[in-house]
Amino acid sequence: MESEAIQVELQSLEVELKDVQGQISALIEHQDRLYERKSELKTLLKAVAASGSPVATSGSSAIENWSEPFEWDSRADDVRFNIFGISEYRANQKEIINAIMAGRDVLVIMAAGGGKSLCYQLPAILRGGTALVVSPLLSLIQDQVMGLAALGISAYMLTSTSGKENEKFVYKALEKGEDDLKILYVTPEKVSKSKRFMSKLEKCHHAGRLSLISIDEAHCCSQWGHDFRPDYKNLSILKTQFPKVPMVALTATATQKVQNDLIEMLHIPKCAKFVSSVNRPNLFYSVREKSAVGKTVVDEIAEFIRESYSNNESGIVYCFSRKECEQIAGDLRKRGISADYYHADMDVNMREKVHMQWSKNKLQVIVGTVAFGMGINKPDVRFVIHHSLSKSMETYYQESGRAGRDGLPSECVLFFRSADVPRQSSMVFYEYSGLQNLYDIVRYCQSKTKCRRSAFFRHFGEPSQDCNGMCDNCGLSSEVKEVDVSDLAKLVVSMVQETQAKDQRVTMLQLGDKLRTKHKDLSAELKREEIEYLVIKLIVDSVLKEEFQHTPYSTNAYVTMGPLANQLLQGRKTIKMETSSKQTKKSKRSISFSGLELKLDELRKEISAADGSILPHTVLSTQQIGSISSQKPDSLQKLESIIGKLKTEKYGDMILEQVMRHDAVSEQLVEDPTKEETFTSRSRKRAKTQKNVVLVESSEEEEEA
Ligand SMILES: Nc1ncnc2c1ncn2[C@@H]1O[C@H](COP(=O)(O)OP(=O)(O)OP(=O)(O)O)[C@@H](O)[C@H]1O
Ligand SMILES: [Mg+2]
Repeated sequence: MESEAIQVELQSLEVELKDVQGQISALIEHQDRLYERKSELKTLLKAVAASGSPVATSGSSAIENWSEPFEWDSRADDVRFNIFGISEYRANQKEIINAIMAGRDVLVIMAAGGGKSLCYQLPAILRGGTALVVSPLLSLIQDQVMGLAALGISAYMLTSTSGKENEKFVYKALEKGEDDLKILYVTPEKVSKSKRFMSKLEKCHHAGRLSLISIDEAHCCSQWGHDFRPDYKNLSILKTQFPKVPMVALTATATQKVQNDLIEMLHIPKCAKFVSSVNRPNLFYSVREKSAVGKTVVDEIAEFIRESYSNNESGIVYCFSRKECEQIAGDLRKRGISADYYHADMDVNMREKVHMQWSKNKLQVIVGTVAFGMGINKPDVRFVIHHSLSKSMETYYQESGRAGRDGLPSECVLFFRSADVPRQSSMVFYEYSGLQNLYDIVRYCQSKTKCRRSAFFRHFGEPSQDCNGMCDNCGLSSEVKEVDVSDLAKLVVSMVQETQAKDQRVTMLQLGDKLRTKHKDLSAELKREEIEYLVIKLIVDSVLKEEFQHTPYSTNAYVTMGPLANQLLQGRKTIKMETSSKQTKKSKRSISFSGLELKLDELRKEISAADGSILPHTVLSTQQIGSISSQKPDSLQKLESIIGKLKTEKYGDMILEQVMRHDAVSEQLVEDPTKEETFTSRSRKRAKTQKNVVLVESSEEEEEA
């Protein structure tokens, strides 16, 4: 054989080998995903077999029944209703409280707003002594202490900002047990860094007065979680030092891996485990096409808020960068919306001020980066808008989940544009599974048919549940067609191949331009966004691949040949894209106050403003406003049966006055009766009239979960 012929065969072998290697790596990736899913399904199967129900499983011992009657039941009911003003337990709350009361260690996985705080606060009140609560953020701690103080519960905190007097009081209470200290909140640093604190806690324990230890936002312990805090790692000392004190670890989300990690790190191998569904039935999820023109996007956001939330209902707009936050907050203000920004570059006092104004309903919208996160305790956030996509399904679940923590209907809207993908990918590519996680949420955004909810179930390894029309793909009608775009995809991939052959690099933006210049006939038919949409789809499907290069100022994302590129070029792979031929129907899903509800909303804001330290939702929750408005109590006794003793004693006269005054006005007005309907009855009515769309109130729904 001549050397030239050998060279030719060698070269063609090289090409073929590369192709095979590409396929192997795509298959290995696929295999990894299958293994991961397999292990999730096995866990799921065990859970189902153990309990007969996929959710609300009680972990280590299947025989335990935490729903049966216990001696503390009536005391617990009394505190629940008369102090917390909560009329019914939500799913798992009673069982968790019982397990803690029985002295067990407990792991609680319960969706955001599910009501985890009550699970440890109530036993803290019932059990003698002091409960220690570890929580990661100052703002969360402040909110909780303020809320408990408003209920007359003796709660204190020890943080880097607490003054000497406060510290003296707490240490004395821990040591001597003379003063009343029911719940003590600390940051994890106190446990890991303050020897003085630990020695006082030891004394409290020695005297038999450490009633329970609660680790809130426990996912911060795990490196696999989304919010790892190094100081949380040292919390293992608590169980070693106080082995007999019940420990309860709580978090809104934890994959199986994170759950195992938590149990190991906190030393609670025999804990009773309560896992509730990740489903948030009251949230309506949707994805909207994001215009390439920034002004149009802000116009749409402003219109959405004005149309659906004209009564100053609270919302959050998440943005990618700090600069964008400031810009968009300003643009929204120009459009008459009360908005301000929040990001990590701001002075702490400014940030706190903005947060406080929003918490007190004096500011409608916070435009924030992800820095506006875990500390948000506001239960009545009615909408969360993502101006650009999050970096993973998990972070999107967390961020969007800040809506509707009070269980009432709320909306989560994500504005998606392909050009946002490289912006995100050049930030996350160095993270563990960063790109895979990003591509998962891109698939979520690109799909025009799959239930949005099902993506969450899949991500958290939970069996699917009915969406009840509570996402755009399930609830809104639009005709979706699947189109074979393999030929166009081949053109795109060939172009990438040519560029690579010349040892050049191409970004997604340049690729679109090149294609439109080279194939003029196409540019008339195809918009730049459509080509970008296809390029992103090809990346997500492993036909193309992103590669990154650092410059002194930024990291650039380039598009290169992916593992399945040759399969496509050789016609062994087809690419299909979903196109919706009809614009999705607009549907109004907002809830807003009217009549008496508005008056009661004003009243709670007035009380909050007069007090200075109580937040409006602590005075009356939105649900309580709904109940009072529909039942219109005419005596303190009746009011007490709705909101409990404590709130009736504190605010009963003012509330009744509003109810009476409103009644008098309504009698004089011969009005359209629909004007008198309440928030709750409106929600129900909509559920009937809107095809496929069922709006649910959390307490009822969660009982079913
Ligand atoms: N059984 C209940 N009925 C009605 N409202 C409840 C009930 N339990 C809790 N809530 C209310 O639900 C809201 C959310 O509760 P909580 O702050 O405890 O949620 P969480 O599970 O800790 O959420 P997150 O993960 O976001 O911290 C609060 O306003 C709380 O008062
Ligand atoms: Mg919480």
